[in-house]
Amino acid sequence: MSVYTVVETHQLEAFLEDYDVGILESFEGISAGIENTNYFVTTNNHGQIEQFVLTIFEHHSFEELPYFLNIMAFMAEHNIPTAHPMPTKSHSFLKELCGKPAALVERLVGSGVENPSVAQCGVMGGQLAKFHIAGQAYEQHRDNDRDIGWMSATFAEIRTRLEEDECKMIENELRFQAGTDWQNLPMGVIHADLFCDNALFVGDTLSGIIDLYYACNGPLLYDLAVMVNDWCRVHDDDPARIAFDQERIDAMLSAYQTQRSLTDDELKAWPSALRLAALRFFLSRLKDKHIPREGEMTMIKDPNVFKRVLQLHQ
Ligand SMILES: Nc1ncnc2c1ncn2[C@@H]1O[C@H](COP(=O)(O)OP(=O)(O)OP(=O)(O)O)[C@@H](O)[C@H]1O
Ligand SMILES: N[C@@H](CCO)C(=O)O
Repeated sequence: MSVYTVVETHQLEAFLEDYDVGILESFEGISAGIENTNYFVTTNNHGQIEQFVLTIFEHHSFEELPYFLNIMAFMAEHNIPTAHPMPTKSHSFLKELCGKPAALVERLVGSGVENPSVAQCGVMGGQLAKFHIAGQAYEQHRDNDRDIGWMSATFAEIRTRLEEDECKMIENELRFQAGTDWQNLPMGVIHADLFCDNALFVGDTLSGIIDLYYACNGPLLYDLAVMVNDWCRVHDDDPARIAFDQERIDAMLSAYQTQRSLTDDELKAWPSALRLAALRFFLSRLKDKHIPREGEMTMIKDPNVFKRVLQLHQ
């Protein structure tokens, strides 16, 4: 569980005064998520109960956050289901709370998915393609800070703490990835972290995509691979039992391609994209495990899941 920054009632009341959202009724820390501190916030706006999510950013600076918050607003305004950030009375999506950057966004209904259905994979494939198409008109640019350079640097940072087989796998994969020419594949705004817990569903209806705080410019194919690696595998506490479900993969890829066809170069790069996406999350989970961050409640995700996913793709 992750609440890194504890907010007192009087601090939140003062924070909310700068928004047109009424008076604080209640708030509670959200246990899911590992990057930021999140609270559900309920207000009373002239007799109407309104619900929001407050995010206190633990790693991002004030300067880099407008990119993400503007994308959320942009996508919501382009019919991509995302939580629109709330503007302050001075028209900013960003404010300071407890000395850190913070934002208030609309609370969507539904919950994250644990065992995705074939239908949900189809919905996500179609929505990701729409996200990619809409993103072509988004003018701001951000490099991917979890790219292959970050992967090599992270491996160098943690390698002395890893098992020998883990080191060998990662070394092999970094060597393999050096042979893929990512720059010539279709690029654009990517979500870069569209896991099952970053989409809220009610049944098979998507209410929204959340957590756009890794969004950046990158190869569109990589984004699709990130999704396939999480949505189309059998979720099991025992990593040894993880396997891919071809029916879900087919549903996701064909729904994606009803909106945007993959190019021949993308089809050739697909195995590489699946491996790169697995390596990225294997490394971030290993880093969180070996160099954990301080927090009142913290939740570490199992790196062995992505070790297994990478093994399956290799
Ligand atoms: N707009 C929203 N509406 C409803 N619930 C939300 C919304 N944003 C976040 N949540 C809830 O908060 C939880 C944590 O949010 P999120 O996934 O963004 O966490 P994080 O720590 O910022 O990121 P990460 O998932 O990368 O660790 C989600 O699983 C979801 O339950
Ligand atoms: N989605 C990531 C965590 C946030 O980046 C994971 O499951 O490892």
